[in-house]
Amino acid sequence: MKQLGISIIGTDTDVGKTFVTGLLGAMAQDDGFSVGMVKPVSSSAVPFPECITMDEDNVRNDLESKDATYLMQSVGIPESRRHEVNPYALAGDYSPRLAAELADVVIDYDDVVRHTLDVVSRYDLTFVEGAGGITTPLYGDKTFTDFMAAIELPTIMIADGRLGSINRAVLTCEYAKAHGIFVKAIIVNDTTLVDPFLLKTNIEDMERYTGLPVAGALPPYQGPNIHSVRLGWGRSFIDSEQLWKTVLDFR
Ligand SMILES: Nc1ncnc2c1ncn2[C@@H]1O[C@H](COP(=O)(O)OP(=O)(O)OP(=O)(O)O)[C@@H](O)[C@H]1O
Ligand SMILES: C[C@H](N)[C@H](N)CCCCCC(=O)O
Ligand SMILES: [Mg+2]
Repeated sequence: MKQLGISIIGTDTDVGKTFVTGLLGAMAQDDGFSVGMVKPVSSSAVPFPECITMDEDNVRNDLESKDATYLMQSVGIPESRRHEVNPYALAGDYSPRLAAELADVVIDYDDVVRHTLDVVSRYDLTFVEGAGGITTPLYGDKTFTDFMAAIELPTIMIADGRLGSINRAVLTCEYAKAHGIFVKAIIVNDTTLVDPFLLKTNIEDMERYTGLPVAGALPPYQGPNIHSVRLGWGRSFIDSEQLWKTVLDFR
């Protein structure tokens, strides 16, 4: 099988890109794919509980990206491969660009692109999560729009379902298209229990005004933090086989 990748963008920060990416990774693995995960540059990183760890490339890790940890745990990637998943972990609830500037960290943007494509080449299916909304500053003049366009992967957009979500979805989608990012489907992730009528009509209007399918709508997850339970729950809202067909154009 050809090695494939999917990039994950969102209409904003905190819309659930990491939550949904973890779920999609678990589904892909359950469907028989070997799965890679990349969160190339992350802010909001926190100190590791055990001070300093070294990964298998002997890279010193003293900050932990919680997003990377969640993605790794969702598909069973060991701690020794943290650097593969997350080359740059930066402190502070800021854009990665600002977080890097504040920490005097130099991000090798070209290498981040190369690294991501290298990971994509090693697994059947690799998920690549950005940070925040699509134009979040990454480093220097580069934003996640530049990065997502550079890696040229089919893309899933995560949207919330609240009042205002039609506008956020259409703007993000149009901006992505205008910059050469191939958005193939939307997943609505409702973390707030939106009124069912509003949610249904928002989904219909997102499809109507973006021309893209909404491939699933997840309600707030309130179950236990058990992998198999969450996977079963996710499968009742997302048909993964159909999703891979829509996004990856195969079978
Ligand atoms: N369907 C859901 N049910 C319950 N909680 C959710 C759901 N989706 C997301 N969350 C929670 O909402 C918060 C924000 O989600 P998440 O971290 O995935 O957002 P994000 O889009 O990845 O943000 P960032 O831009 O920082 O990467 C997290 O605490 C996550 O666990
Ligand atoms: C820090 C947060 N958790 C995200 N990872 C980064 C969000 C950057 C938002 C930038 C912006 O659009 O204002
Ligand atoms: Mg995230």
